[in-house]
Amino acid sequence: MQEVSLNNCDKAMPVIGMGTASSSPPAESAETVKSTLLEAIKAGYRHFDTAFIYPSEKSLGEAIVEALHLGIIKSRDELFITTKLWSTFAERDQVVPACKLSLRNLQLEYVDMYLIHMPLRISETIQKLPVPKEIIYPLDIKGVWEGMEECKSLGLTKGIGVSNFSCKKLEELLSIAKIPPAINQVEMNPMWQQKQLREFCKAKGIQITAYSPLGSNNTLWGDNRVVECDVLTEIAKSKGKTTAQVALRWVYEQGVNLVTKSFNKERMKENLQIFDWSLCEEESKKISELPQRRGFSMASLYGPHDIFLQLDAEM
Ligand SMILES: NC(=O)C1=CN([C@@H]2O[C@H](COP(=O)(O)OP(=O)(O)OC[C@H]3O[C@@H](n4cnc5c(N)ncnc54)[C@H](OP(=O)(O)O)[C@@H]3O)[C@@H](O)[C@H]2O)C=CC1
Ligand SMILES: O=C[C@H](O)[C@@H](O)[C@@H](O)[C@H](O)C(=O)O
Repeated sequence: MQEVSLNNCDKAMPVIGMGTASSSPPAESAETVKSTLLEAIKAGYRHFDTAFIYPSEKSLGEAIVEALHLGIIKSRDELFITTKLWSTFAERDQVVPACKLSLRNLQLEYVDMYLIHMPLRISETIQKLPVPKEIIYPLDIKGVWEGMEECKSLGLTKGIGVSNFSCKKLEELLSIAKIPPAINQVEMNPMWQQKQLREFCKAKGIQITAYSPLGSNNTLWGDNRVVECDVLTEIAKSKGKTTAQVALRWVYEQGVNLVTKSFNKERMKENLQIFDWSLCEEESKKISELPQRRGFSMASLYGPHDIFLQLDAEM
């Protein structure tokens, strides 16, 4: 598997990661998630993307234990594990304990990448959506990043980064960071190409990880606009590939790495087959001209409060 090197992490990151934020209704049981993730390791996935807020941290930990037990991998070090600081822990003194909590869930001594999940703080556990606006606060970027830097210096994580950060938020972070972020994980796919953010991150040496590279096909928060896009399907037919593969290949050709979720044995294999062929100039041009529409928006998921509208407008 191809890898990308990162600015604050000694370990290279495999270009394709298995996403684990499953919400295809009905939600899978913990046991199913564990056996599916074990299948993914068998299929060749070495990078896994989870988060404290996903129900998958524990199942991923169990799948790793089983993979070691079965000898599918010889050492935990063969895997690249990303998890994320949830917004209820986004305070200076809560970052290290939150990272330790995730490590306990994962049964690991360290993760490879720890990300700030979102640029905001939530003061209470979300009980229902929309979120009451009284529990949402701006992020104390300086304090929280110091906590992230401490996680790295304590060896709890090899690398640190962020997710859902706009150019503006990254500028703010870069102005105070002792260790600049390695990663900004954001939505990116042919229908939401993130040109400006990509240029900014490239100039600053920050690697973009694309989430929802298939537009979150068939999930509660996404739709089929990518996997049923006519332009992509036409290109796919002419190359004997699937529309999903064309979308993933396009993301990869932009110098971006990606996390995509499939809990289906055939599709998880299909999604890895994007390295021995390429898009020609004309195909890339057609894709670059696709009309743009984001899938994930904070305001539509959490509620139309000023802070979410502002964060959406910046992205
Ligand atoms: N940092 C953040 O805020 C966020 C991070 N993420 C991360 O990114 C990961 C990936 O994003 P996600 O939103 O899940 O969406 P993706 O774009 O990866 O799409 C996943 C959906 O597409 C389906 N699918 C997978 N492969 C194919 C294929 N070859 N053809 C057709 N359909 C396919 C899956 O179904 P099936 O399983 O049945 O194959 C699933 O329903 C998440 O799981 C999570 O780890 C996601 C959102 C936000
Ligand atoms: O309440 C929070 C939700 O889990 C949501 O914000 C995240 O799960 C996000 O969509 C992601 O996949 O990272």
